[in-house]
Amino acid sequence: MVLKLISATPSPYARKVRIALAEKSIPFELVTEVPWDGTTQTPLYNPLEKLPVLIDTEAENDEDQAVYESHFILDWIEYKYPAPQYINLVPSTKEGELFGRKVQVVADGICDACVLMFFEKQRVLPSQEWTARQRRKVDGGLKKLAQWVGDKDFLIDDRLTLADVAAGCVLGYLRVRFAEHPWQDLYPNLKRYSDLLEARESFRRTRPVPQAINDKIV
Ligand SMILES: N[C@@H](CCC(=O)N[C@@H](CS(=O)(=O)O)C(=O)NCC(=O)O)C(=O)O
Repeated sequence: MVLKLISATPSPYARKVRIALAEKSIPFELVTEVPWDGTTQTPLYNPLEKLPVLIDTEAENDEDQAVYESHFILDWIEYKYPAPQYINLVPSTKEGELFGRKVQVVADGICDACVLMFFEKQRVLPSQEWTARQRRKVDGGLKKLAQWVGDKDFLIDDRLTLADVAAGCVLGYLRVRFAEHPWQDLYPNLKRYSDLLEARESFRRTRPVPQAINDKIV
C-alpha cells in the first residue's frame, strides 16, 4: 500500500496522523497545502473539503482510496497496520480504549474552538460573545486534560497511545496558534507532559508552522 497524506503546516489534526505514521514506521508521501486556497486537492478526495486526507494510491476503487476525519484516519491506520507487526498505539484494555477516545474528543474539541476563534478574529466585526464562548471551551478542555494527565508521562498504559498523540498535538497547536494562552503557567504538569512528547522524534519532525493563506477564506 502506497500512502499519500494531504496535510497543512499548522494543522493539529494532520499532525496526529503524521505522528502516528512516524511512530509506526509507516512510509507515506506528504502533500502540504492550504485547504482554503483555490489550488487545494482536498475536495477531490473529501466531500467535506477538509484535510487531513490519507490516500491509498493503490486502492482498487475510488471509495477505498480516501480516508478522512483525523480520528477515523487513526482508527483506519491501526486497523490496516496492527500490532505486533507495527507498534500498537491503541490502549491495551477496552476501558483504556474508550478513555483514549474521550481524550481525543476533548483534544479535538479544543482545536475546533481555536479554529473558530481564529476565523472570528478575521471578521470585520468579531463577536466578543462568540469568542468568549470558544475561549471557555479551550479553558474547560485544558482543565480536563490537566486533571487526566496529573503527574503522568503518558495518559494510558504507561506508554504512548493515540490519547497522547491527540493531547500532545493540541498542546503543540496552542504553542503556535494561541501563544498568549497561559496554560503552561496554569498547568505546569501539562507543560512537563507536552515537553516530554515534543522531545520525541515523531513530534520534533512534525512541529506546527503557521501557513500563508493566499486566497480569501470563503
Ligand atoms: N474534524 C476534522 C477537522 C479538520 C479541519 O478542520 N481541517 C482544516 C485545516 S486545519 O485547521 O487542520 O489546518 C480544514 O481542512 N479546513 C477547511 C474547511 O473547513 O473547509 C479532523 O479531525 O480531521
